[in-house]
This record gives sequence, C-alpha cells and structure tokens, in this order.
Amino acid sequence: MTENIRKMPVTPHKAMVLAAGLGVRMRPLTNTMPKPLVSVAGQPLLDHVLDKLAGAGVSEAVVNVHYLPDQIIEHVKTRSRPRVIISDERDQVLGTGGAVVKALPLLGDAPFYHLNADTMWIDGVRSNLARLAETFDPARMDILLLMAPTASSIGYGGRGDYSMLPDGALRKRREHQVVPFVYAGAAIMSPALFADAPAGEFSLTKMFDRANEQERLFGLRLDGVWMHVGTPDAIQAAEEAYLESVA
Ligand SMILES: O=c1ccn([C@@H]2O[C@H](COP(=O)(O)OP(=O)(O)O)[C@@H](O)[C@H]2O)c(=O)[nH]1
Ligand SMILES: CC(=O)N[C@H]1[C@@H](OP(=O)(O)O)O[C@H](CO)[C@@H](O)[C@@H]1O[C@H](C)C(=O)O
Repeated sequence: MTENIRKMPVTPHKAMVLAAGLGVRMRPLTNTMPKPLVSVAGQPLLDHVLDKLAGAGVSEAVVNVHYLPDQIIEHVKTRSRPRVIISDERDQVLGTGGAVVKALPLLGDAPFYHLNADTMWIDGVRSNLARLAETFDPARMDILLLMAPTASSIGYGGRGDYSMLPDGALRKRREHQVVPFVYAGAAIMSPALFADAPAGEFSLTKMFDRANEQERLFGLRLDGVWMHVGTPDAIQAAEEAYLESVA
C-alpha cells in the first residue's frame, strides 16, 4: 500500500509477544522446550523477535506463557531490552485472542505491536516493524498485518490467507481459493478493538474478521524474506536463508 500518505503516524512503544503455544508441530524438539526457545541461526526464535522489537524502539514487551512457562521466564531474565513483562497463563490457555484480552491492562491505550514468538523474517532495505508503524493509520485501521508473499517465502506450502487491494485492504481467502499473501505473524493493533471481545479462550482471527467486517483490516507487504519455521525440518532452510543474508 502507499506508504507516503500518512495522517497520524504512530510509533508503538509496547508489544505483545505470543509465546504460550504447545508447539505441537515442532515436536519432538518441543517435548522438553517451548517453541519460542528453539534455536534458529544461533539464537532462540524469541530473541530474534525481541531484538527486532528493541530495534524498532519498543521499550516494553508483554510475553504470555503457558507451556513450560518457567523456561521462558528464566530465559528473558538474560536480556535487557525491551523490558519483558510476563503474562502468566499457566493455569489456563487462552488462545491467541484471549491472550491479548488478558494482557490489555499491561498494554495501555495506544496501538501496540503484536508478534508471534515463532515468526522469523529477514528485513529488506528497511525495517518491516518501522514500515508498519509508518503505515498504521488509526483513523482508518484497527489492525495492520504484515503480509508475506507466499511465492517468495521459505518453508511455506499453504494456500495463503488474504489477497490485498492496492490501498492495502485485505480480502480473506475463500475455501478452495489460493491467494498471494500469508500473515507473517507481526502486526499493529488498536486496543479499542478488544473492548467487547469474548471472554476466555478464542482465536485472534475472530478479531481479524471483525476488523474486516468494519473495513478496518489492512495489510502491508513484507519487504524482505519471510521464513515459516513450523516443523523441525523447516529449521535448516530458515538457517541457510538467514545466514546467507548476513554473510
Ligand atoms: O493459546 C495459544 C496458542 C498459541 N500461542 C502462540 O501463538 C503463536 C502462534 O501459534 P501456533 O498455532 O503456532 O501455536 P503452537 O504451534 O506454538 O502451539 C505462537 O507463538 C504460540 O506460542 C499462544 O500464545 N497461545
Ligand atoms: C493467529 C495467527 O497468528 N495465525 C497465523 C499463524 O497461525 P499458526 O500457523 O501459528 O497456527 O501463522 C500462520 C502462518 O504460519 C498464519 O497463516 C496464521 O494467520 C492466519 C490469518 C490464520 O490464523 O488463519
């Protein structure tokens, strides 16, 4: 979408990082370790994500934990930036949407970054988190998703999630359709959207659908290469691409 038509630029200082999942597809590596701590190209997935957030000027990240929570809690103590606040879900898994609702009091009133702890990408010329912040327009948008082109992504063999109109508006894939973009697991969201969200466990995709119905769901094409690190087999391909990019 056009990045130079901006009304009210927003620079989020807070982020929500989802790290509570069971990591089923990443077994057996995740039998003893939560997926965010699985190492790719020399460091845990979670650190790749937190480093990107620190680079984008985020000072505080809320990280939710459920599966093997103490390993994540201990690990983040080894880091300094961003400051990590744990949202403890060890007693009840809340799904990707319920996790945000529980964390809302920690996230404040301003739009925040939202990242899956297991997403990984190589930035292009510019930081994709900075591009998201420049593009997010709270007057028009409740959610801005970073969208990876499926054709140039590594390790992704699915049918995609959305097609995208020239102004960035997203159109959800219908059954049997194939669409060019997959959600890369990084976004900016407005907390106001969650005001009347369901209680308990629910998927964040419910909020994507809600924003879409209100024509307030947009996407930004990822500049660089997105790597889908879904299974143990996918790790090597991601590492090769990553190490090549920094060589
Ligand atoms: O109830 C849930 C389900 C998933 N996740 C996180 O959301 C992201 C995407 O979830 P995925 O379906 O990949 O979960 P997983 O395979 O880790 O169970 C990952 O970072 C998970 O850790 C979460 O925080 N709470
Ligand atoms: C909620 C969310 O982040 N969903 C994303 C997550 O799903 P996961 O594979 O972790 O279950 O990563 C996928 C790519 O690997 C995306 O297609 C998912 O986004 C789409 C929109 C979905 O959930 O339907």
